[in-house]
Formats: sequence, structure tokens, C-alpha cells
Amino acid sequence: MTNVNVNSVAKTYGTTPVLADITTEFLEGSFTSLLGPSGSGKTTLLRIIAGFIKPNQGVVTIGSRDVTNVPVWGRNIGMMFQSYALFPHMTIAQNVAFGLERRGIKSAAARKEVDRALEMVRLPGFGNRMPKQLSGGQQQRVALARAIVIKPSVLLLDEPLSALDRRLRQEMQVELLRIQRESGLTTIFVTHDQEEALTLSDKVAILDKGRIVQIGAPETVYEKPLTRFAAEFLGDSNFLMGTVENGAVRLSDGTTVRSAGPLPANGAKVTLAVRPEKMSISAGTGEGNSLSARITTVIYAGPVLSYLLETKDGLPFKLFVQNRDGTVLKEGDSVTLNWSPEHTVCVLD
Ligand SMILES: Nc1ncnc2c1ncn2[C@@H]1O[C@H](COP(=O)(O)OP(=O)(O)OP(=O)(O)O)[C@@H](O)[C@H]1O
Repeated sequence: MTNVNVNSVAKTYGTTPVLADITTEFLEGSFTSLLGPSGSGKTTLLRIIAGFIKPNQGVVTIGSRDVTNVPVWGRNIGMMFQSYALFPHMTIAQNVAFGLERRGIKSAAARKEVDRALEMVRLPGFGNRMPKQLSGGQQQRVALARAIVIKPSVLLLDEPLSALDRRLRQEMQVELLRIQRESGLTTIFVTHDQEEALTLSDKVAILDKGRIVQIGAPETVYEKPLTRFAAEFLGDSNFLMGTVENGAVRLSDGTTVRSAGPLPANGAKVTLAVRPEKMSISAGTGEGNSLSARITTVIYAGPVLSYLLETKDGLPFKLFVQNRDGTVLKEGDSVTLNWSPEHTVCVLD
């Protein structure tokens, strides 16, 4: 169990910067997701921590040890990837024991550790089977057992569940979280699945173009996004542009919108973000913020209705409404949207 620190780490391929001066800390025993679009640098950061890639600058420490120049095998890291295939000609027990044997742990002691690891991933008694006799989900569990059996200081996971179907994936998420909690391993998890990141993590780090644009608890990054990119990449957001006037924001159609959060000085041009589920449709203006809009599309999905709307300024808006009484509004209806200043967040563009 160990803190992992990344200090001023940068990586460039040729002239293309892939990671730009990343400094962050992964706390002992915590589960952190690296979330970002394809090409944002998630895998590169993970591989730098693992030791597969050498950064052009910066320092990586695991515990109190500077590992920047330590090879992969000297870092005591457990790893699991999407395509971390098992050795097909070895039994499950041999697969799991592989890392132990390479560390010189003798067979009797190794067998005990292997049994314990297989128990932890809920595959006791599977040691004598061959990989092809296991389902995809079971094979992933074996890969996880192989990663944790060496008692690593850190567990690095690169989209380990993305090859599994939805149901199996959800099952494995629960298992992964249980194992992480039981083992107390500092875990760093690469994903581009936002729901997975929110449900599993103590902290979510959002990457964009080689930078961590925000890192925090799931509810913090979701409720208080710092940038337009973060507000859009993690969940859905509606955006309003305006000018700060007397502590509120004046939109171009003259409507005034309030935010409970801090705003820059009078005259500043700002962007406000509001989550679609935080808005409601009402008969008239109520408490808090309100805005007129016209429904352009109705998406009926059973328990939840999605409305796509257009404001007077021609801005596209989205709204998610619980289907409580079966009322479905129609395309073309003019409505008033209401929402709280608490849910109005000023974001950097
Ligand atoms: N060996 C390499 N040589 C040149 N460019 C590379 C190399 N490895 C990665 N890149 C580039 O670095 C950028 C970041 O890649 P990385 O794999 O870290 O992104 P990612 O966020 O993990 O993306 P994905 O979700 O698609 O896996 C990409 O633009 C990629 O093309």
C-alpha cells in the first residue's frame, strides 16, 4: 500500500507532445480512474507509471522511492490489460503462479498464495483447469488473480473490462471494487467509460490533450466541472453564454441567470453549464433561473423522457425528466425551463 506521485511528467513522440507536464498524486489505498477521449494520453501515463515508457522529463515515485529509472520488473506493480491473455498451454494455477516463480518463490509457498488469490477472485478449485475451459469473464478474473498474487504496491488496470459484454462487465466492476477494497491496493484504472469511472472511483482524473484538466471525487467533478470540456465529456451539459452584470449573468436575449458559485468581475464574458437532469419544465417562471424554449425532439425511453429544445437564442438544450405521471409534451411546444442557481456552474471555455 503506497502513494504514487507523478511530478512534472512530460512525454513527446517526435515533435508531438502526448503528455504535458503532469503533476498528480494517487493516494495510498485509493481507486483513481483516468478518464478521457481516445488519444488524450491515459495509456501513456499509466505506462510511464508502470515503467514501459520513459518520460522525457519528470519523476515518478512509488512510496518514498524514485522509480523513474527503475525497470518494470523492479517496481512491484500488478497489471491487467484488456488483452492480457493467459498462457494457453499452462493451467490456471501455473498462470497465476508465473509472477511468483519469477520472483523466486518456491512451489509450496507459491501454491498457497495462488489458492488465496483464486479464492479472492471467487475461482477456488479452478487451479487445474486450462484457460480454454473458462469463460471470458472467468479468464479476466484469473488475469486479476495473477496481478494481485505478487502482492504489488500498486495495481494498474488499462481498460480491463472493455472486452466483456455489458452484464459481465457490471459483475466484474463489483468484483473489482470488492477486491480493491479488501486488498487496499492503490489502484489506477484507465477507462473511457464515464459511468464506470464514476461508480468505481474514489477520484476521477479527466484528461484532455495530455493534461489532467480536473481531478476530484466523482461527485465533485460531476457537480462542479471546471471546464467546458469536463462538463461535456463527463455526462451531458447545457451551456449558456453571457456577460457578468451585478453578480449575475446577462444573456444576449436579456434574460438574467444566477449562479451560486463564484463569477468573475462585471463585464466578463462567461460560459455557464447546467446538467439536463437539474432542469424542470414548468407552467411559468418560478424561483431561481428560468428561460423560454421550444421542444424540437421528444425521446421516450420508458422511465425517463429526454427533450431536445432550442432557446430563443437558438442554443440547443437537453432535458431529462422522470416519467412520473405519463405526461409527454409534444414537439413544437413552447415551455419554460426552471433550475436552481446552485446547479449553474461557471466553466472555463
Ligand atoms: N509509440 C508511439 N509513437 C507515436 N505516437 C504515439 C505512440 N504511442 C502513443 N502515441 C500517441 O500518443 C497519443 C496518446 O496515446 P494514448 O494511448 O496514451 O491515449 P489514450 O488516451 O490511452 O487513448 P485510447 O483511449 O485510444 O487508448 C495518441 O495521439 C497516440 O497516437
